Amino acid sequence: MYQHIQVPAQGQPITVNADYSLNVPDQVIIPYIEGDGTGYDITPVMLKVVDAAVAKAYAGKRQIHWMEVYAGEKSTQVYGPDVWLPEETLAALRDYVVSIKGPLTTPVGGGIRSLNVALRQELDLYVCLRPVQYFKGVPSPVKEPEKIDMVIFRENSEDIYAGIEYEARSAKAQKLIKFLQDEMGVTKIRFPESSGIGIKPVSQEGTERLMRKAIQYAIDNDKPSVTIVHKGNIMKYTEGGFRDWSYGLAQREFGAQLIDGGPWCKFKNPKTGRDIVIKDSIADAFLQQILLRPAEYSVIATLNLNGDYISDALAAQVGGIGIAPGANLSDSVACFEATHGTAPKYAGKDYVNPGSEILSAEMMLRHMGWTEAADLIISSMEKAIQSKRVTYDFARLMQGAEQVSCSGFGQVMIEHM
Ligand SMILES: NC(=O)C1=CN([C@@H]2O[C@H](COP(=O)(O)OP(=O)(O)OC[C@H]3O[C@@H](n4cnc5c(N)ncnc54)[C@H](OP(=O)(O)O)[C@@H]3O)[C@@H](O)[C@H]2O)C=CC1
Ligand SMILES: O=C(O)CCC(=O)C(=O)O
Ligand SMILES: [Mg+2]
Repeated sequence: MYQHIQVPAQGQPITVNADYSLNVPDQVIIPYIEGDGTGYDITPVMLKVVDAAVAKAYAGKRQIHWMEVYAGEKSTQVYGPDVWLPEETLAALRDYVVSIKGPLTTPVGGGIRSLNVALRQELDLYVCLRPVQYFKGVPSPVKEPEKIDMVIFRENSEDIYAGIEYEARSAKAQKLIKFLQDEMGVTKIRFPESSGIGIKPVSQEGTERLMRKAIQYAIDNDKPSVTIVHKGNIMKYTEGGFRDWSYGLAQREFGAQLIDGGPWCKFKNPKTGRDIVIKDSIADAFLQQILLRPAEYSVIATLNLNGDYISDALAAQVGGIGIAPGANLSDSVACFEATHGTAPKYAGKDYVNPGSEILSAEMMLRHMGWTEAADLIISSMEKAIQSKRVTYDFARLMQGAEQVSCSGFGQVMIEHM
């Protein structure tokens, strides 16, 4: 039924129930995208480590049958020069419900728009979930990295990532600028002749569905607070709207009551009886607070661009984007991926840390309910780091470490299972 995707001879897809719970067969088919650049290095290592963890945890009773699907440069080799994100890739990711991908390259300036963003938008994967936690023994630039335990809920479908943007001096940019000047009374475009121009849509619906997930996560995982991070002092009706709609949802749907007249508010976690505080922070101040007082922040709900910046910054505080995992989620479909990109200078050198994609797979296994295999990945990652046989990014900051390759680190993890 597919043109180029080979469906494995064994295994079945995951299916979704009406309440969005998953039916995960023991012999399951999971699609994966290898990715560009260092995706070529890290994805095969991730597959090997996951297979080893599943084999160890379930002794053959459960198994993943991997199905390669294509995007990025590899897609242009398989489907033809201009096919970067084939329809059948999107169909497979949708039909098989749970998938994992390596990073995909986006050129700066001209050229194709981001395939990563396109994939999130096409499948309406509106939550970008990026947990940031410290692994003992990981070299960190901050004094007390163990105080960092945050989970970022980044809105993944709106904001300037919508790609409504026109090149300076193009007919469309000129037309839009003229409309703004003539019809909207705009006088503050400083250099109209040479301005590129972009539009930032942020909606109440988009904000509320993201905030609902963030609050539910805090309830399910007994977290003390959800912080709304925004730049609403400057962008009043987009980022400010995000803040106000988020507070409104917390009050309307979760019964949060104002603290000292607001805007902070709180409600009792229905599962534990403990308070969950809903608060907000302006993005620039937030970036210094996470360095100085990280223990005060737990679940973070934020817009697309802020979330992009914050997730790399926080990852650095716990040892770098070499071990920063993530997930893109809709109500039913999930596509897991690392926080980092294709690091082109290291591509094909068997050099970089495969940890982010392996930990993204760990999130995937947990999402599937395969917790024993997920736990094995966490414990073997901890033991591998503590054995100090690590990739270059950790080795350059650790005393007495032995530097191993990307595939070598995967092997060290497997030895520790
Ligand atoms: N979801 C996705 O697919 C993403 C794709 N991208 C795309 O990736 C391309 C490259 O982006 P760029 O800005 O260079 O960002 P990258 O995240 O690819 O790399 C930036 C730096 O992060 C470090 N790094 C990245 N990956 C690893 C790893 N696996 N192990 C250890 N360290 C790592 C390296 O640091 P050092 O130099 O110190 O060794 C690297 O130079 C762009 O086209 C961008 O659009 C970017 C982010 C996400
Ligand atoms: O799509 C890209 O190329 C970059 C995406 C990115 O930086 C991210 O998702 O964190
Ligand atoms: Mg990013």
